[in-house]
Amino acid sequence: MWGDVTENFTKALPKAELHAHLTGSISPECLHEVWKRKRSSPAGSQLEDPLSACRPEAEHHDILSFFPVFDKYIYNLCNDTESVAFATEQVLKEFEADGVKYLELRTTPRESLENGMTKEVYVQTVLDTIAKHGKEVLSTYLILSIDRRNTLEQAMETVRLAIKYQDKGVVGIDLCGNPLKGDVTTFREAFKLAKAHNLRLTLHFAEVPQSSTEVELQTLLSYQPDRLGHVIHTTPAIEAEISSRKLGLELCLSCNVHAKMLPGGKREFTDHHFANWYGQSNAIALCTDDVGIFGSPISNEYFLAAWHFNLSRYDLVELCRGAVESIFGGEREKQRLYSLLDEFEKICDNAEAAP
Ligand SMILES: CNc1ncnc2c1ncn2[C@@H]1O[C@H](COP(=O)(O)O)[C@@H](O)[C@H]1O
Repeated sequence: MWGDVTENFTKALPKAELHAHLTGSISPECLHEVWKRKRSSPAGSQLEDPLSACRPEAEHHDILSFFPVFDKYIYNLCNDTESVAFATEQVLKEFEADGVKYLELRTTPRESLENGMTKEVYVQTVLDTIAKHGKEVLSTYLILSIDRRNTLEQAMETVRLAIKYQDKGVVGIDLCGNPLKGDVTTFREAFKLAKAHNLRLTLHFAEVPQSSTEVELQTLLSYQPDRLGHVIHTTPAIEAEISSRKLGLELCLSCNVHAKMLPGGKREFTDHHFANWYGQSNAIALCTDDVGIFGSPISNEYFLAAWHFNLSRYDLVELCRGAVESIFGGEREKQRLYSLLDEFEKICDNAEAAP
């Protein structure tokens, strides 16, 4: 009844983005601007132009080449409050221009002491930039990430920062980072503290076979997460547990396909496990993960889902409604998003006004 899914339609769709790493969401063009400003300094002159360093022409990054882009490159470029604020503002503008109405941005607190940036100053800078951007069109909250390489003390520091800045828009804690590193049992106390302070929990889950042992996945589930990211290398027993708990799922089509994360080296979008979860009772949020690296904005993720899994305009609106169930931002934000989706649906009913 509503016609074909077009890119205009998926852009206009009022979307919630729930799994976007701040540093991974910075576009190469924005990094290029930061690089141009810094080129004259001795440190800046050592760095390659981000237009070639971050999005290699020939191939997408895979899960092995991916993490060093942050450690060896972007963190050395965006290493002071000025560049963090500038990049954050650009990221917010780009999500807003892509029709995102609700954003949970996540980031790992980091320091650059030679530039006067402590982890707390980093978090304050991101939060101030979010506050300055305003909430009229795009409502943004922050999730603080614990890196799998962290010690318990570092993880506790992140949780303490999250607690301290809860009233400024920090809504949760994430566990992320190279899935080949670290031991997830390290963080039990940190997650317990977060939960005790009503912070919500989202965990990167079953990203690669090595991080998907029964023991690791059961350990992660024992932390009582509210949502899980990626959820690729699971077993029927784990899936049954995820279903019975109705955990929200953050699924990242382009990231998983381009970074070659699907089981057995499968490379087609139609092989993505979105197909298995779609239509079940878990809330699914399509997410970009790192739009700056994988180059696929969230409107394109919805377009790809429609294209590869044969979803109609109506199905996409329903998918967006489903994602709202699992947001961390509270009841008022949920109602705001449901109203936006209702209004959008009415516009779609009027064939001449429809996007
Ligand atoms: C396959 N996708 C992924 N899996 C696991 N961790 C990921 C990720 N994509 C990004 N990160 C994590 O987010 C950091 C960058 O953003 P922030 O500096 O925190 O804003 C990366 O260093 C990595 O730890």
